[in-house]
Amino acid sequence: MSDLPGIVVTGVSGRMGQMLAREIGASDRARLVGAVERAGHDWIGRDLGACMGSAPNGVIVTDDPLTAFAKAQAVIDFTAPVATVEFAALAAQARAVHVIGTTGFEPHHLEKIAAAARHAVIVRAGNMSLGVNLLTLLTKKVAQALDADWDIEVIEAHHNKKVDAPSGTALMLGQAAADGRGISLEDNTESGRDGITGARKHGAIGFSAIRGGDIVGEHDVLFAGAGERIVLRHVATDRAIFARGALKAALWGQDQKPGEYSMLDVLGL
Ligand SMILES: NC(=O)C1=CN([C@@H]2O[C@H](COP(=O)(O)OP(=O)(O)OC[C@H]3O[C@@H](n4cnc5c(N)ncnc54)[C@H](OP(=O)(O)O)[C@@H]3O)[C@@H](O)[C@H]2O)C=CC1
Ligand SMILES: O=C(O)C1=N[C@H](C(=O)O)C[C@H](O)C1
Repeated sequence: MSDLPGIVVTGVSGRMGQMLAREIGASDRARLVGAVERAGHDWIGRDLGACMGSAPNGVIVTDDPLTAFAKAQAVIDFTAPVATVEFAALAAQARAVHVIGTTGFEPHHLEKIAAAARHAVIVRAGNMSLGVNLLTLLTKKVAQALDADWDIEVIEAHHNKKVDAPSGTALMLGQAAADGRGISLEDNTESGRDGITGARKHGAIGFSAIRGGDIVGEHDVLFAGAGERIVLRHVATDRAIFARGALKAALWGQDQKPGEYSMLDVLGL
């Protein structure tokens, strides 16, 4: 019996779920011990490797998250807000580290996640990549250096299956810009322009979303001044960057006290 940390992946048939299962399966630092899908999914009761079109790996897909979590040290969850809130309570009950990559939360979801984090380690980030987390620090620094005459706009592009906007990453970048400028993001957001919008509000942080094709994820932070512009950009070309970050977070979380952490904590940035 290996003493490597055992990890369960939720939403395992999804784009990120399958990427995570492959990343953990190939890792020499963790074991894939469970795979969860929703009740009624046609993968339930079948071997995960076979479902993904690879060699059988002995992991049987289940619709019983608590039983799966109870046998694991960590749960990696890239699903949807309603599911993630439920998984947060169950992972806390099982005392498993919960790594949350899901985006699109509303305040009432975040309250429930914070409640679960009183009992267990939760790492949550709208983007698990090293590059984007570094970009948040650069964004904060540039916003700190410029006054409100520089318009800040976060422009994001994603594939045509994405259901939430602005993206979790765009919100992280917007928050970093607001922190740098010393203002509240909530009170200074401008998004969804259409029709006769009136002039741009002075000092606002704007969000623009593009959806199309198979774009993995692209984010620009535009600082537009009079006569010049600065653009900070991150381009993701492979979802493996998110899976690697999530696995790192699951391992890092093993040594932490209960609480809610970010990827900046994991990466020591
Ligand atoms: N933080 C990060 O670095 C990243 C975050 N993401 C985020 O991860 C999430 C998933 O993205 P992606 O993999 O592309 O999406 P997919 O739609 O491909 O996968 C989502 C998976 O979650 C399952 N799921 C959805 N709702 C529920 C539910 N209520 N109960 C149980 N299972 C559920 C889906 O099952 P079913 O098909 O049956 O609905 C599916 O298997 C999104 O929020 C996305 O923004 C994505 C990439 C990176
Ligand atoms: O849904 C996606 O695909 C992605 N979601 C995350 C987000 O909302 O920012 C991260 C990444 O951009 C891919």
